[in-house]
Amino acid sequence: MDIPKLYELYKTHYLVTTDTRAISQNSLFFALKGENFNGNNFAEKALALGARFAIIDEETYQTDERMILVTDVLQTLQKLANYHRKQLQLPIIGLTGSNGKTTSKELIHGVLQQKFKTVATKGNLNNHIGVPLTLLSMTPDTELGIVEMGANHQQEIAFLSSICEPDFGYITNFGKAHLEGFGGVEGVIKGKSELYDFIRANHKMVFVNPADPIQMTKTSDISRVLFDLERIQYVGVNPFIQLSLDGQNIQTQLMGNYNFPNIAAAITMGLHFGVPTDAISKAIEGYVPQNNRSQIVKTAHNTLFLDAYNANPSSMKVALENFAALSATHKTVILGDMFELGEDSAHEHQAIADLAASLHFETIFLVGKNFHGVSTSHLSFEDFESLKIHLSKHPFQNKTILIKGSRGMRLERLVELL
Ligand SMILES: CC(=O)N[C@H]1[C@@H](OP(=O)(O)OP(=O)(O)OC[C@H]2O[C@@H](n3ccc(=O)[nH]c3=O)[C@H](O)[C@@H]2O)O[C@H](CO)[C@@H](O)[C@@H]1O[C@H](C)C(=O)N[C@@H](C)C(=O)N[C@H](CCC(=O)N[C@@H](CCC[C@@H](N)C(=O)O)C(=O)O)C(=O)O
Ligand SMILES: Nc1ncnc2c1ncn2[C@@H]1O[C@H](COP(=O)(O)OP(=O)(O)OP(=O)(O)O)[C@@H](O)[C@H]1O
Ligand SMILES: C[C@@H](N)C(=O)N[C@H](C)C(=O)O
Repeated sequence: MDIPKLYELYKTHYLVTTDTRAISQNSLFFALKGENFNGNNFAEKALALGARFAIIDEETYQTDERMILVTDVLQTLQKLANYHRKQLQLPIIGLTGSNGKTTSKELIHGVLQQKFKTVATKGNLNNHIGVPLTLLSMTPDTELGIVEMGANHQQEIAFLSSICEPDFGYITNFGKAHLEGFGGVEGVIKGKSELYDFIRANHKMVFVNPADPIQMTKTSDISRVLFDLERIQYVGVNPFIQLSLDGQNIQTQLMGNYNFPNIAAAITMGLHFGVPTDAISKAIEGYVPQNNRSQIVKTAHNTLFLDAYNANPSSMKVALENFAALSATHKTVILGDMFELGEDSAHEHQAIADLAASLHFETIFLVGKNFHGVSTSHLSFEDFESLKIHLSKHPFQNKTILIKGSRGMRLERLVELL
């Protein structure tokens, strides 16, 4: 079946699912193949559970006339998403960057939905499957789309941009994330800049933080809207960020001064699209981070700055510096390994251990194989279990503790131990 015909089926309900564990009635089920399962196996079940059609790519599974055989289900999903995007008469903002994509996206969504019917990426479903699903969740009612794009290698942002065809682009920053797949920092800059390449080639527009020299250089030949840092001013952290918009105070629920550009981006887009300033402030003040992203957790014994969602050398550095600048007593840091750094891994772990040591925290704990290999006078643990045993014998009391590590370290497991 060709894409326009499939589109006619999709258009009756504008619903797509890929998972029988969460089927929407009347949806089109796309039988993806993954690391654990062959989605073709679930096509029958999807129909039984209420999907209208199942898109499959293995003939042996074609047991029902509502099964549509295509050459490649994933490619079909991506092509359908792009076809849909072309029909949608609405502006789409595409954003990427090394750090702060999801936080920025949530803030932008919060601000723009004050005026428009917006659809934004759910959570961080930002890859070659998540981006098509985000586009296909937009309907003719949608007035504005916000699409987060993630990548860990070259040409990925170019591909995602070609599917989502953004009218506006925003890159949060270039950092030392996924160095292995991108081939070092220069590779990150090149790979993330594929969004700028798309915007430039298609004569669209970007939003840019004027305080970020490299973004300024990379966008010098693109039509751009700069953050107005006269109107949007950083005030301080207490530990949550305070800022002002046109002289009016905004008290956020976001800790970490590194979140200031994320907020400024959302305000800039709100101003650009004509959202009233009081509605912008309300949206920013109402946003509460989720999923262990820069959250403050008070346990019976300690105060935790829980930043265990992910980590890389750039976000570790700003998190440590922000924590060091806070006024709190008995400051302690527990840092977990940073992944996907390739040949830079040993050097980057050493640099972070050295930085932590220079910031005069009361206690520093390092955990994971990579940190265990660095030269340090601080306690390091080869794995989570060893740290757990240590903490059970020497529990922390009355500390303010920064917890940060890569997703795979799952340092949120510390909450119940602290
Ligand atoms: C394919 C798929 O969507 N898988 C999801 C599924 O995984 P599961 O463990 O079930 O196994 P399979 O993948 O093998 O399943 C194949 C299909 O079978 C379906 N199925 C399975 C069992 C069943 O009973 N019924 C079924 O219908 C199944 O639904 C599959 O369609 O479920 C998991 C749990 O919900 C999902 O986690 C899994 O999702 C995969 C990982 C996925 O890619 N999902 C996208 C929607 C997505 O966007 N995920 C984001 C990725 C965020 C991220 O890490 N971004 C990076 C950059 C990414 C670079 C890119 N190159 C990459 O590697 O992805 C960044 O730095 O920002 C997310 O996970 O949050
Ligand atoms: N502007 C920023 N600069 C540096 N670090 C940041 C910035 N914004 C957020 N972070 C750090 O990144 C963590 C994850 O934030 P967020 O999920 O928004 O980023 P992301 O780019 O979407 O990550 P991922 O690609 O893994 O989904 C935060 O908890 C914080 O530690
Ligand atoms: C969670 C994933 N998008 C990510 O940021 N990975 C890095 C390597 C991490 O786990 O911290």
